[in-house]
Amino acid sequence: MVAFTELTASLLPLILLAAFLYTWRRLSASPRRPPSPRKLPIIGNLHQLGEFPHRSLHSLSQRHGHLMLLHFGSVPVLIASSSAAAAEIMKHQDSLFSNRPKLSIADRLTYGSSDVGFAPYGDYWRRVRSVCVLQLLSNKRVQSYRRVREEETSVMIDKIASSPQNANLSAAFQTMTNDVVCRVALGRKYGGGGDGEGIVFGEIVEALIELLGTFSVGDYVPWLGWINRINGLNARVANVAKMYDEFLQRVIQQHRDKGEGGDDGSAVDFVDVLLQFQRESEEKVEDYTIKAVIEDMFNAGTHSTATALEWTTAELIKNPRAIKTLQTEVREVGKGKEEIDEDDVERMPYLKAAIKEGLRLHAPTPLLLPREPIRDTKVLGYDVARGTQVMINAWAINKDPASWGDDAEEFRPERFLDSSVDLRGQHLQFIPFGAGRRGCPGITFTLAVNELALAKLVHRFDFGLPGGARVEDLDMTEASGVSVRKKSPLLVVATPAS
Ligand code: HEM
Repeated sequence: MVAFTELTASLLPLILLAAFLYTWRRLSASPRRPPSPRKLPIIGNLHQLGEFPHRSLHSLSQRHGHLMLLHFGSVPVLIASSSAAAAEIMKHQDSLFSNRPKLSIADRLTYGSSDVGFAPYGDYWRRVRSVCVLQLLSNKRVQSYRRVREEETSVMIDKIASSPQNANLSAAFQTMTNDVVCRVALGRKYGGGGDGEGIVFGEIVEALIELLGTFSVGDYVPWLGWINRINGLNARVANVAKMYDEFLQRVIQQHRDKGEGGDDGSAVDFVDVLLQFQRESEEKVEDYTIKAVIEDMFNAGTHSTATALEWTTAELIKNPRAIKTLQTEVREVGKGKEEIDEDDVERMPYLKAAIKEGLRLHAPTPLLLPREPIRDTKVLGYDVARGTQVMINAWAINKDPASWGDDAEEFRPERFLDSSVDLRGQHLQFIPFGAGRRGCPGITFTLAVNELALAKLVHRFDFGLPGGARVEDLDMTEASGVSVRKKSPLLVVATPAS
């Protein structure tokens, strides 16, 4: 017995050393995760997102840091809220973070993520994105639609002029961007007139966009996935996907029937370009690829373009000094002309600065599109596991006083006049279109539409608010959704400029 006690006593230091080494190795090997707000069982941090996730996440980041790890249900989600964190993800480790998480609704609406926006990072995405960048949205192609933009912006101006006392600019911008994208993508307008197809198509696009912004509980708490069957969400998704598919298949067939685009004197549209790509590609291109890519043009291109124009115009109306400066510039360039054209726009630096400033304060997609690392990595010293969803709070970054100064919240286009900061993803303090490999390929397209539309608007009209309301009281409340619009439509009194 004595011998046993002595043996234990002599081994004790060794046992303690082994226990210490084991604990130390475990601790030093355990990953160093970014700070996390406290989470609840099952839902994690979902309850903290609120109606405006970009705002709630910004508040949380002020307490927990510019890189946080949250949990949406069981899914870890990394939130980046500074330009340094964004640079690490979208610049220094861009290829590693270029995957998109699979989101069930988007997946079903885009033919199993066969579009550009939701396709997983890899060869398929590279192919479709390069068609998009080189064939559909290149400078040259965007230039080729100059007439469409000039005509549709004129139609918009005439419509506003026809009911100047209570003009709904939000609706006018939405119709104009829809009509431009329809003509450019499908070859004609589907705006609700005539054959009834327009009404159907407009409704399908609205429903698609709404569903893409709908939260699917099964993506984050898999065992609750059945809820989507009970609440009818799955059925709605299937129905909209079917309607879109049938509509676009008809459009494709009509294009095939008329032969190669341009042969009958009509302009070449995106469906023509994609059908040509299908004919000439060495690898087989299915019809669903064409339909998915065209769908992106509507999902990604119409609402966001109209929303950007809506916020910029609202900010201008709210800031009499800024709109006066803009009107002076535009009216000087357009002196003696009936209408502004795209050559004139090139001589309007304040106009371009105002559009940037609108996008800075009101990024239409404030949290960009989510990304996912393809393997475990480190970000700013923290461990981030493969499969973590990554959200970049562009809204917070675009108005961070550390980059933009104490007046970061103010609408002041002048800040861009002598600045080299651009919006094409080179400057990570200003990322309304994202950055890196997955950055938005539609920037040139959007700017061409919005610059011309805004120039024509302020050339032609002076603006006031209905009922004599003061412009400084203009309601700037946001609506909830992935693409953040103004909650109330922008209603104005548009007086013809004297
Ligand atoms: C003001 C207008 C627009 C805004 C604010 C906007 C914003 C964005 C953002 C934030 C992303 C995600 C970027 C990222 O993950 O880093 C994106 C992606 C995309 N956008 Fe835009 N966009 C606009 C207009 C357009 C237009 C007009 C088109 C096409 C006609 C378009 C097509 C796309 C596509 C295809 C993607 C997916 C890119 C990829 O995943 O590889 N966008 N856009």
